Parts: sequence; structure tokens; C-alpha cells
Amino acid sequence: MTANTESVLPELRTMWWETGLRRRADAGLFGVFAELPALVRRAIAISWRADRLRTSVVGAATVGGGVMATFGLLATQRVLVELFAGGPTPDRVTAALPALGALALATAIRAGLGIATGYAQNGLTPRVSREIERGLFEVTTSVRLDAFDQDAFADDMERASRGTESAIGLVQGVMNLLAGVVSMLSVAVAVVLIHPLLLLALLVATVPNAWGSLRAGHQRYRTYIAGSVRRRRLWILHRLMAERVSAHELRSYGLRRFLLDQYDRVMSVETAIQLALARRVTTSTSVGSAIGGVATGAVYVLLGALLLRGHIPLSAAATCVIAVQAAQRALTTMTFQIDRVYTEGQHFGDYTGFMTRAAAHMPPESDRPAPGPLEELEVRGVTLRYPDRDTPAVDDVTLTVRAGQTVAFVGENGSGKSTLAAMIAALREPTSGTIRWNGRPLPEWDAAALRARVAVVTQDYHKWPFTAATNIAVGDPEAEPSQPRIESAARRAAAHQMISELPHGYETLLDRTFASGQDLSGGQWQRITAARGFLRDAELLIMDEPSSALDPRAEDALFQAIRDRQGHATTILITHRLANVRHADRIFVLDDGRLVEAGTHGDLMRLGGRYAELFTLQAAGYAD
Ligand SMILES: Nc1ncnc2c1ncn2[C@@H]1O[C@H](COP(=O)(O)OP(=O)(O)OP(=O)(O)O)[C@@H](O)[C@H]1O
Repeated sequence: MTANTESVLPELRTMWWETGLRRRADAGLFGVFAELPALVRRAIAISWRADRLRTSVVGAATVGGGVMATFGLLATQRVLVELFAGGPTPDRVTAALPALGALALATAIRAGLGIATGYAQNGLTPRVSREIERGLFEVTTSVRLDAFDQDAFADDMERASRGTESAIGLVQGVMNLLAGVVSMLSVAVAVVLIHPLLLLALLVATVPNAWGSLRAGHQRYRTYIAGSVRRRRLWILHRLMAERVSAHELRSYGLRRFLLDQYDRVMSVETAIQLALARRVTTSTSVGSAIGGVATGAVYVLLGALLLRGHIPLSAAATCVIAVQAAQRALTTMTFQIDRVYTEGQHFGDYTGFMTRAAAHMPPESDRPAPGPLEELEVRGVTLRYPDRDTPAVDDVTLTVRAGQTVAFVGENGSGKSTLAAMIAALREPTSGTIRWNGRPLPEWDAAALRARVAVVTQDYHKWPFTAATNIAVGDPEAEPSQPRIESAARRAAAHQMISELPHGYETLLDRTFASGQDLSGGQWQRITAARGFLRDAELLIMDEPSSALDPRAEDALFQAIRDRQGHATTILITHRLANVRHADRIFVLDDGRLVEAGTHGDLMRLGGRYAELFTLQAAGYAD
């Protein structure tokens, strides 16, 4: 099998981790500087909200460190003045001792403040992380389900998931940047105090260097973005070739050669481009270093000229050399941190943007009444249209379910059964029409109280990475998990024996990612999810394809348990195994979203319509 890489792996969407880098590459240096003040304010606000004490400690220690740096440079200059003065060496050294003492003290205090900053920053990180992450999870777990149907929302959420890291990066970046700025300012103040003309030397030594390293950063980002499409393809190939989920089909279809070939193609282009880029980056770093060297040379020439003309004493010139070195160190920190603050700020902007946009998908807060026990459920003219779909998934459906009935939704794949059930369970809102619980539309009841009366077993159930017992207990998170209840639910779903035979019984972890975790077969998982549905004996139980993977014995046991509910609890059953719906009080047949037939098994067989056709077709498979 051969195929062009582009046709097999077309352009992927921009990955969530790339947005900040991409925006940095597009912004240019002025764009970066224009946004910096707002980002600094934002970082300080996050840090302040997360922990006021530690934010104050970091701020005070940073400023204090700067003051000590100025003080240290002035003390250095004093030491040099005394050492360069006339007279015998012991006298000069003695005269320099007080200044030396001051220098040692300033250095010690500065080091102490540095330790305090580091300690406070370490404590701040988990608090910022909690503040941001908790906020995100509050939103992602409460937005309405329909939000997830929109591509834009899912992408948005993915990008926002980097919010915690980016908030930490932003806060740390801003703190380090401010520390760099304070260091620079302290050097500048010291230099001006020694001799104002030395400020010129400092500027000559730092500005071209700063420009050079910011440009180099800009080029790094552009380089990264230029390779992003290939990188994403490599990422997909990596997952396909090295993950458990694809391992089986990779072998059974013999896809190894095909995937390796794809990898070689992408990699050969990537290698060529990386080599070309390496040449460009080397050139620009060399230019940067050359600019730095020329600038430092210019400073020494300038200092020499000032010395020769008697504008500054030798001690001031020597201090300036030390100051220039300190300023260049501060500058390296600053240029790196500017880029970091900008890119992390962009990612954090994704987070805050998501939080604002998600507000539109939140269920309305209100003090609506809690519904009473189900008497009647009416579906009136209900339609649901998924975004970007031309035809409605459910189209003007009207039906009634009375308490105690077992009803079935049947129909071919894609006919709208699951969508209709999701609306009845108040998981989705109809585009038009109303669903009433005891005469009152669902949105007018308290949503949590309503859901407490409904249990839903979905077709695409989730395999929670917990123990077998917890996987059943999630069916009723409000109740204290009790082993007898869990076991009784498991028995009704024909799951008890199977779970008892697992290595640790109900306490077996059902996820292979964990050291002693186990996986189950499709049918075994289906028994567990059915037990989840039975756990709290809900007034309304919706079971969507609960038996598609069950063996005949388990299927029989499950449907017996469903039939046991008939007369005292309400069940909506969705299944393609029509033999199992014969006992239903009413069968609703859907076709392309429309309700086309309704009645008992006998009614529908006599009608000789779609249900009779599907039933006869299936029954023929069992006939002689
Ligand atoms: N989240 C979604 N976004 C867009 N379209 C969807 C979504 N879920 C379902 N659909 C579409 O809506 C239609 C009805 O789907 P639904 O899952 O309700 O059918 P179903 O009768 O339960 O099918 P099956 O028997 O295969 O389970 C189908 O055309 C399906 O492709």
C-alpha cells in the first residue's frame, strides 16, 4: 500500500499547545511589548487572588534585592576608591574595610532575599494551580451537553486545559521579569550615582544585545511554527505506532510497513528543513554575538575616553565594568522572560476566553421546584437538529409514557432513538417542542432533582478507571456506597458472578493503566454499566442498547430484570433485538427522526408496517 502522506494525513487543526507560540511568531517585537503591561497586571492579579501573603513576600523581596544590588555596587565603588588612593597598601586596605563590610552585608542580605523569594514562589505555585484548575473543572463539568457538539467549543476547551500551566508560567515569568527589571534599574541607579555619563556606557552595552536576543527568540518561534504541520503528523504517527489502542489492528491488518513508510516520508522532509534552519539559526546567533562583542568593545573605548579626559576616576570605570556585566546577566533573564510571559499570556488568554464563552453554555441558575414521582411523561412536537446537520435527528415527535410502563424505541441505525432518549433524560434540550414531566416542561423543574429520578444507561458508556464496585456505585453518587446494594444491582445485570471471579472481586481496578489493573470484555463491561443503571431503582430508567454485546444467558437475565420493573417503575428501552421488546406496553418506531408507528407488539405486527418488516426479518434468522 502506498499513499502520499498529505492524502493520508491531511492538515490537522492547530494543536492547543501551539496557539501561544504561533501568536508570538506573528506578533513581532512591538506587538510583544505593547501587550506586556496588561499581561503583567493579569499575572499579579492571579497571584494576589491565589495567595496575598506570598505575593507580597515575593514583591518585597524582589524590590529589596534590587536595593541591595545598588547598595552593593556603591560599596564596591567605595572599596575601589580606597584601594586606588595613594599611601601604603596596609593603610589602603584598612581604609577599605568598612566599605568591604558593607558589601558583604549587602551580598548576604540579597542572597537571603533570593532564598525568601524562591520559598514564597514554591508555595505560590500549587495555590495558583488550584485556583485556576478548580475554576476550569467547575465549568467543564457543568456546561450543557450540547456545547460539546460544537467543534469550536471542544477545541476551545482543549486549549483552556493548558490554563493551569500557563497561569503558573505567566506568574513565574512576570516575577522573574520584574526581578530582572529591578536588577537593571538598580545597576542604572548605582551607575548614575557614581557618574551620570556611565549610564551612556551601560546603554551602549545592553540595548544592542537586548535587541539581538529578542530577535533570536522571534526567529526561534517562527522556526517552530514553520515545522508545526509536520510535527503534528509525526505526533499522530507516533500514537498510531506506539499505543495500545491501535496495536491490535496494526498487527491484524499488517499496517506496520505502511505506517513506517509514512514516518520515513515525513521525517526526511523534516530532517532537510531542520538542517536548513540550523544554518539560519547559527548565522543569527553569530550576528547576535558579534553585536554584543562590538557593543562591549564600544563600552571599553568609551570608558577609556572618559578616563583619559579625566571625566571619571579609575574606581568609577572599574565599577562600571562590573555593572555592565551585572546588567548583561539581568538582560539575559529579561529577554528570556519577556518571551515566556508573552507566550504563556497567550495561552492564559485562551483559558480566560474559554471561561467567558463557556458561561453561555451554563444551565440557568434558578430556584425551580423539584419534580414529584413520575405520573406522566409527554413528548410534544419535539425536534432536535445537531449543529452542521441538514436534517433533524429527531423530527416533530409526539408520544406519551405513563408511570409503570415499559416502552421501547426501535428503528434503524441513525433514526434518532438515542437523541430522543437524551432529551427525555434532560441531557439535551429540544430545538423545538416540549417534554413535560407531570404536565410541566422539563426546564421548569430543578435539573438536579429531576436527574435524581432518572437513571440512564448510555450506548457509549464510559469505562471509569476505578474498581468494579465504584464503577457500579457511580450510578448513584449521592448515596453512601453500600456493598449489598452494589451486589444486588450487579445480580440484576448478570454481573455478580463475573465480578466475583475477578482477581480482587469487587475491588479489582478496571483500568490497565494501573499496576494491578484489569480489562474486561465488551459484554462484561456492558453488564457493569447495566448494574450502574439498576443501582438506584430510578422511577425512570432509560436503557440504550444495553445488550448489544451480551451472551444469550446474560441478555435473558437482563431483560428479565427489566420486565420485573413493569407496573411499578417506568423503563424506556432502546434495542435492535426486537424479541426483547415483545412485552413492552408500547413500542415507538422511529424512521429518519420521525415517529412512524406506535402500539403493542401485536398491534404493530397486525399493521404489517416497518416494525413487522424488521421483526420478521430478524425472526427469520432463528427459523428453521
Ligand atoms: N453529537 C452529534 N452531533 C451530530 N450529529 C449527531 C450526534 N449524535 C447523533 N447524531 C446524528 O443524529 C442522527 C440520530 O442519531 P442517534 O444516535 O439518535 O440514532 P440512533 O437511532 O440511536 O442510532 P443507533 O441505532 O445507531 O444507535 C444520526 O444521523 C447521527 O449521525
